[in-house]
Amino acid sequence: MGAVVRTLPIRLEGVAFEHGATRLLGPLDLTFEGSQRTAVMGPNGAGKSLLLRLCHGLIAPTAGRVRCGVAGAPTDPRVRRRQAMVFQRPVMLRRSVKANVLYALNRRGIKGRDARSRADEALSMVGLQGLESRPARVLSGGEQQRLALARAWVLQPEVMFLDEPTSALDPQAAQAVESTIQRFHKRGTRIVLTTHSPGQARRLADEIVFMADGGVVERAEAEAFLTRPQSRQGQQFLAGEHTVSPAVHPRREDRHHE
Ligand SMILES: Nc1ncnc2c1ncn2[C@@H]1O[C@H](COP(=O)(O)OP(=O)(O)OP(=O)(O)O)[C@@H](O)[C@H]1O
Repeated sequence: MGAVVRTLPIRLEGVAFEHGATRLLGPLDLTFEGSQRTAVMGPNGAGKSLLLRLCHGLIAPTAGRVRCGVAGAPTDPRVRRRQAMVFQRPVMLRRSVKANVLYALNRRGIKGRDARSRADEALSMVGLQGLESRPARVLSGGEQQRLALARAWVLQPEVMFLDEPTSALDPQAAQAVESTIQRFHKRGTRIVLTTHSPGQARRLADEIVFMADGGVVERAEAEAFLTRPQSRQGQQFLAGEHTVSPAVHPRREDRHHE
């Protein structure tokens, strides 16, 4: 097997993503390193999810490249296994809560007593102890999201990408998910999440990457961005004015602003 491969730093070098003739993202240069928590913010269609999916190797850039650690591409299985990604609406296996976590471990070759104790630890990290034998699909939305987090964390990722992890949840369930993310961070997992909520960004992030129109417009310490955004787009976004990516939607608002 050799030494443990690191996935950090993750470097995007001249990365662009195009669909047909439309450039949806980039070209951009961006690095994720260290142990900071990053919130990627920006209006709908800004390219936040695309950015995460490129970093996680779920899609390939149409120009430029993503480099992870020293080993290379995010599609390299040694790199991939050091990362995890959790989506807004997780898909659960038609099995018990614990079996969902064990399945993730078994696929990595971790079985038996070791797997069971790791699964128990992960379930208690997310506050699902006591629900181990319940069918995963009958859990509430918030519990399912915490199970998805347990399944991801149990594999001890160096980096966790979270794409709008609480946007489908009520405030109480969202708070439980936020606490879980905080616990993962305290245990050493690098967090990169997308969110539309300034409050959530303030609670969960050290820095903000603010995107609009498929590019990074600002990158700043969280409090600085949330109180004093430097760009016009950042100011409009935080003021609740909707800017929509021109690559995707016609810019109707411009007529009113000019
Ligand atoms: N694989 C793809 N092929 C073609 N178009 C895509 C693909 N993935 C995303 N897009 C488009 O690229 C644009 C950016 O999408 P993305 O999901 O990254 O935005 P976002 O910033 O996450 O938005 P939201 O806040 O609404 O989730 C969207 O208009 C989307 O429809």
